[in-house]
Amino acid sequence: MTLSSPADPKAAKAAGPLPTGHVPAGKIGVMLINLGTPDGTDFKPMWRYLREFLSDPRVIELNKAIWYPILYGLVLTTRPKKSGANYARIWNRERDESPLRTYTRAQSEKLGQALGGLPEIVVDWAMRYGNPSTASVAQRLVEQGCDRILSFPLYPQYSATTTATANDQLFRALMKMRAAPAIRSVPPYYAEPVYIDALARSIERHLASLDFEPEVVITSYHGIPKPYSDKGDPYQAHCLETTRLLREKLGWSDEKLITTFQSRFGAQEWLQPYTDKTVEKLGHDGVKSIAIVNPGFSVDCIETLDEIGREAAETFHHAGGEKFAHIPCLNDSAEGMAVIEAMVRRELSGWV
Ligand SMILES: C=CC1=C(C)c2cc3[nH]c(cc4nc(cc5[nH]c(cc1n2)c(C)c5CCC(=O)O)C(CCC(=O)O)=C4C)c(C)c3C=C
Ligand SMILES: [Fe+2]
Ligand SMILES: [Fe+2]
Repeated sequence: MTLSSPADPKAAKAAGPLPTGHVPAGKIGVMLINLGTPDGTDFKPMWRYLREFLSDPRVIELNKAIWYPILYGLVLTTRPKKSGANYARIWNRERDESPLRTYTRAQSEKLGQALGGLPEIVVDWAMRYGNPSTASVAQRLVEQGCDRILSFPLYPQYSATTTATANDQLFRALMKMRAAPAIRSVPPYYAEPVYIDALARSIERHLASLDFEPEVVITSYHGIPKPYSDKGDPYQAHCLETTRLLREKLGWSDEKLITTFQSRFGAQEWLQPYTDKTVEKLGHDGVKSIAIVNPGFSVDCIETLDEIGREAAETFHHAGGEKFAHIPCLNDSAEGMAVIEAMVRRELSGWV
């Protein structure tokens, strides 16, 4: 076999014109990624959703040989019915979907409008678990000509159980692509002034609409198992910093704005203090009025609307409390969209 050198003019002529190296500029996808949600409240869709969620080794760190018999034999035989009944209470019947999906879509649509002046940008939204799947949305963006994707896991505070697994799933989708896009990921924004300002304004606006001034306001974050935190997940520190900055911004005392962790799952210890126990204790201690805000949830969902809006309210009233308010998440409000838009514009710099 003979190798023809580029210096050989005869061989170069026979090979035809060389490629020019010109590659048309691609589009840029912005992908909002939220946790995920079931497609329906019946047993089957609840089972599918919970199976995908609770099979994620970033979420349940137990050895599969130990966890799977518990998951399939116990959790997936009982929890779909119980959780399905909770989802049914908050279901968006007009669209036949969960609020988490409705709000995430609304955020994506509003972000698309806000970035409308940048023709190379395509905004879309996906779920880590369930639909629209991360893989299908990544594929759709690539098919629309995106050779760069900005991944935006919608969690202000980082946790391996949420932020990291959202990015894992995006890269898993890329593993199946020959021409995979470049990826950037929006970092956690737990201390960003735009986020703290948005929370403070939203809280002030909602408190002004109440007929009472709460004695205590609770910032309640989704918990994680304590061992995850002990092993280095910075989530707890991020939550505490958000509340500290919020307290500073609102000019409130340590006693007025407190931090708790909700939504325990399973038998092991989770981050403390627990929201339900704290709400009960406040009632027993004679506190008559409280408000709860969920800064760690970018949109209202089962954990805020049902666990806080219904369950925590009941717990407080049973413990002797009188006035209870649940402050909505930022959702697709003007304040909430200002946060998302600011983060996206900043992280796109250099690409646009
Ligand atoms: C070990 C289990 C779980 C960990 C760890 C966990 C972390 C975690 N989750 C969120 C945000 C959300 N979780 C939601 C629902 C939900 N979470 C778990 C379990 C763990 N979460 C379950 C089993 C469920 C399903 C509901 C139920 O059966 O009780 C939701 C709401 C989804 C919706 O459709 O409304 C959100 C949002 C965070 C931020 C987090 C760690 C920081
Ligand atoms: Fe959760
Ligand atoms: Fe819950």
